[in-house]
Amino acid sequence: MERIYATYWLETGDDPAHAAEVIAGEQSSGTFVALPTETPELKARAGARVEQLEVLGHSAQPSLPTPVSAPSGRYTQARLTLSWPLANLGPCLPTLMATIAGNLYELRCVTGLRLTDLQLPPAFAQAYPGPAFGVNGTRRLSGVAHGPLIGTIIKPSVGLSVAETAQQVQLLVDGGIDFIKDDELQADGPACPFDERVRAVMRVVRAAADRLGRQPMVAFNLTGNLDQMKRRHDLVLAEGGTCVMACLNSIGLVGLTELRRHAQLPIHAHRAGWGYLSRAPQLGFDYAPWQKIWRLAGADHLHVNGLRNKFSEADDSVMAAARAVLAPVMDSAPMTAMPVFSSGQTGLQAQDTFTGLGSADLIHTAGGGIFGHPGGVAAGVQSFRDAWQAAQEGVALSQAARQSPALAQALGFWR
Ligand SMILES: O=C(O)[C@H](O)COP(=O)(O)O
Ligand SMILES: [Mg+2]
Repeated sequence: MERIYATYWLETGDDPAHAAEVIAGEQSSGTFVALPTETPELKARAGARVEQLEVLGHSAQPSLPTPVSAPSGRYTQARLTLSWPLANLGPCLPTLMATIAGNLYELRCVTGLRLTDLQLPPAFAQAYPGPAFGVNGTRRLSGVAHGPLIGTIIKPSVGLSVAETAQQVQLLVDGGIDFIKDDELQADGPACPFDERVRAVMRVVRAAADRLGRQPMVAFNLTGNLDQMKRRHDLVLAEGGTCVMACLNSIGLVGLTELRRHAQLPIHAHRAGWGYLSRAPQLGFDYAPWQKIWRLAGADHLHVNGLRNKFSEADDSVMAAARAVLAPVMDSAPMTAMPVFSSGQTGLQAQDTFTGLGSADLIHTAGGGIFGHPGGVAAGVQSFRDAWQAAQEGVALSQAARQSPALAQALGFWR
């Protein structure tokens, strides 16, 4: 019978084998008291199973605040793999979330819990379509056959009017940008309404496409209610746009699933809020299992932070996240999406991003790193592109800067 496998880093003040059984019980057929109806036959059929439990170490203090201290003052860290029969939930992502990442985080015997791996049966790939465009579709629509998509976020994120936003887009396309996105803070506020923004920006983008023979991709942030997102998608499509963007933690799994069913354009997935799911190492999610769920639901581009970013994440974690996005969701259904490196990015990170990932199937977006260029927005785009060119050719930035005044100037302000 097909099963779902989830692996956790677990900490408990209890006997770890007992804690594992409590978690397995709570997340399947058991509860806090024995029930006559939970027969051995039912438990064998529907109970979650402890597949593996490996003790990693001990500590005197619990990682998470907990109302009951372990009598011994001893806490055990372990790697725990649980499995569930698919028959309990069927291939349903929202119920999967409640199963693998539901009440177990709250159990009293748990003083730390982090989901580190997830293996799903092929039924999920039959029930969910995955990304419709991924790397190849994104390259086709943006006209970037090789190398990274050189991208940006409109900055200031909020505060620009529709006309001012279109002016910035004009500067970006004049500079030769491949990819532009709204910030996650900019969706449909009265100060810069979505519909007007799309119409004004697309006028600029269509004119640029006529001139360039390829159309820069613009990810319009349509985050909102289901009917709003569908209607906004249709407007972007009607205006000739080639991408829409949504904030995953805001719209939820149902939001993305429904948007994907409706969409005819790539979906750029922003992970704003990822910090509350991941920043405490003893709680929440690793990125690898988390992003799998969103790829199944249909994300084409997934934010992975960036090297030497403005946030708190370490570089090895960023690279692991990007590799996870390019790795197959499962052998029978690769569902490859495109990693988006973003957050405090400049051309200084190009070389390490390229060699670290071992691939240029990525979008690299620099907001401040482009808009802050002292020579202006077009010079900002040029310097970022020249840095990437140097990275791909294995040329040092200082050397490449001799042929590129924009890059030379950028090296004075990038940090
Ligand atoms: O949404 C994003 O990706 C960030 O706003 C990145 O902006 P920055 O390049 O200015 O850090
Ligand atoms: Mg942002």
